[in-house]
Amino acid sequence: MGDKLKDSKIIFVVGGPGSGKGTQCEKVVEKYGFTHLSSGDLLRAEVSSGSERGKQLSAIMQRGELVPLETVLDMIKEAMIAKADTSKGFLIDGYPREVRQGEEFEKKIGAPSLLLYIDAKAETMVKRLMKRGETSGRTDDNEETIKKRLDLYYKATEPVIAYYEGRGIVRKIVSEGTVDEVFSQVAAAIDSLL
Ligand SMILES: Nc1nc2c(ncn2[C@@H]2O[C@H](COP(=O)(O)OP(=O)(O)OP(=O)(O)O)[C@@H](O)[C@H]2O)c(=O)[nH]1
Ligand SMILES: O=c1ccn([C@@H]2O[C@H](COP(=O)(O)OP(=O)(O)O)[C@@H](O)[C@H]2O)c(=O)[nH]1
Ligand SMILES: [Mg+2]
Repeated sequence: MGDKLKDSKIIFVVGGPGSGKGTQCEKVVEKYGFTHLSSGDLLRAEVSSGSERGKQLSAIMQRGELVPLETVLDMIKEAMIAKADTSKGFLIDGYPREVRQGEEFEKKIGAPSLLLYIDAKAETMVKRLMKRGETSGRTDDNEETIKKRLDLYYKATEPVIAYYEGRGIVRKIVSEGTVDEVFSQVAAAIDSLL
């Protein structure tokens, strides 16, 4: 079982809040049939379940802070194991958020073969999130929390990109145009891997 996970292709999808990670991952699923696991979505599912743990998570996420590393990693691993038999590969969206999360992931699960770095300007991300906030129902899509998520992204998550750049697996995606323009870059990066 553990070995099965080790043999599967793992792609980290890293970028700021609202950079378009979820949007691009959906398109990758459509074209390549990979399994999409969004750390944020897994956490939001736990919150919706109404569990005691979910209540604690909800408060942290509303503040735009990071939930404890082990919590997210356990959720991702559980979801990966459930799909390990049938999956052609895994898109791990919104993870790692900090270098230590990446290290722990590799210890417990396996090494990524590609990191898609979804890069958009801060101004673009804020604009998209404010727009998404009109309909998303996400309690963290508000001006104050968006600012905190952005700050934390630059402080904690950008170093993740430098860390994996040193290993030569980072492909930078310029996420400023239309969804299809961005996806053509994403597809080229994945094709180079297959
Ligand atoms: N113009 C344009 N809008 C986009 C693009 N990608 C995403 N958006 C919009 O930007 C918003 C945020 O996109 P998501 O895919 O939810 O972003 P994310 O990176 O998953 O964000 P988090 O879930 O907050 O981490 C959505 O409302 C999208 O419709 C793009 O390539 N071009
Ligand atoms: O590995 C993770 C992923 C998400 N989060 C929390 O979940 C929220 C939403 O994450 P998501 O990736 O959906 O959105 P983003 O903050 O990138 O816009 C974050 O602000 C964090 O509070 C976390 O703590 N650890
Ligand atoms: Mg997302």
